[in-house]
Amino acid sequence: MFNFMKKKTTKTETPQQQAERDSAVDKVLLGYEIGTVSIATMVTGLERDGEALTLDLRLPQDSNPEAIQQELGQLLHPHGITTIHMNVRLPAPEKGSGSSLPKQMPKTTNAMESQPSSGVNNNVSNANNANAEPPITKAAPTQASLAAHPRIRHIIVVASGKGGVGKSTTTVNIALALQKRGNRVGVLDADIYGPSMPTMLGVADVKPQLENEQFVPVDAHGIAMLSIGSLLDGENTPVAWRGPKATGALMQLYNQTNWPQLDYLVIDMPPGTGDIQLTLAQRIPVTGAVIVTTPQHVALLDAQKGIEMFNKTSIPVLGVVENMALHTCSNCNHTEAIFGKGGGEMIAEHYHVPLLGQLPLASGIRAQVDKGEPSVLADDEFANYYINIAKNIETNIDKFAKPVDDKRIF
Ligand SMILES: Nc1ncnc2c1ncn2[C@@H]1O[C@H](COP(=O)(O)OP(=O)(O)OP(=O)(O)O)[C@@H](O)[C@H]1O
Repeated sequence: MFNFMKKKTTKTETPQQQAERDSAVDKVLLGYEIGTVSIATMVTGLERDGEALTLDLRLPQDSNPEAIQQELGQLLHPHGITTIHMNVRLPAPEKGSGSSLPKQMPKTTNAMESQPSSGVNNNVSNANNANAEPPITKAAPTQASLAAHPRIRHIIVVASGKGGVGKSTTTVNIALALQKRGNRVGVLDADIYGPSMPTMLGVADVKPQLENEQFVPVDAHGIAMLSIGSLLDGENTPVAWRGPKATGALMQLYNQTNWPQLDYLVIDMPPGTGDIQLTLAQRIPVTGAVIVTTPQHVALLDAQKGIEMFNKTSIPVLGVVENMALHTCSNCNHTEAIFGKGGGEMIAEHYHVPLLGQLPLASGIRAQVDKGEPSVLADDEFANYYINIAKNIETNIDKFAKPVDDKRIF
């Protein structure tokens, strides 16, 4: 028997141990399925403090949180996790069906320490609770019914489950790499929380013009670029743009713009998998999605939610880019996987999507985007990483759409 009563220790972990333990937790969560769905896609929050793991979960109605907690405990114990706190959310039961769950659940969440073998002792909320969430009633995916844009051959969305993983840096370099490979490329910066394309492409001071009530994209090194940032003025903070207003504005940028003939329109999505992302995924005819993640375990779990969202909306996932995969010390040249190992590979394998590339964590990459001359434009030592990702995208994408042949942009 496992002894989950063991007291939490506060031993400090080396970065290597920390990465290995996080990575082991990810693997267990990825591999643990409820029905045929990985529990990783049901995780809404995750925190590890040494040997204690706190999981916020949104489980299906008929699941058994107690059994899940016990089974996860057994799977995670060999990896040094001795305590699991679970906060569980269940959808509201259908009218008249009643619920087998107790009405009042105890506030405490430390099931492993308090009652290892009897009673549901995680924190469960459902329709009996003021925090209950209604069952998800999203409309069915509509990608198949969307008309293709008359001048755009492929639309690629670059997404990440969470912010700060390097999605915009990757987007801008992939766009430039696709262009370098002879494609006509446009970029739509849809990241309402932090539009950065104009700065990264060195055109922050250039405002898009209006012609016959249509936006004319800014010419940034031959890339046709339009950013939601251009629509934000002093009074319109990104916060004010959340929700339907943001999706409306983004749809306007897509529809009411005089996009030139393009081989690729690359869209830098807002981070996350909320309503804005879902609406865009349902209303823009997307050829495929690229998911950017870091090997850090929370980022990986969020990336999985991204993949699930695209699967639900019938958008092919072209692949995963693992950013900040390795760090090479500029003093001693020692290379270390400071955020954990093999996470991108693990997700790619699990979801049967390609790993498009792994990028190093390098101050040079940051310095170049900061000065508006990304690595591919500067043709520095990191450019080839992005060119290879662009090659991989081109190889994959032709399965999903038909070619057009006009070769001019501006
Ligand atoms: N491979 C890398 N090596 C070093 N720094 C990087 C790398 N990728 C991104 N960065 C830096 O990390 C920071 C966050 O990157 P970026 O803005 O691209 O992330 P993001 O996921 O788009 O963030 P947000 O969610 O805010 O839109 C930036 O300062 C960027 O320069």
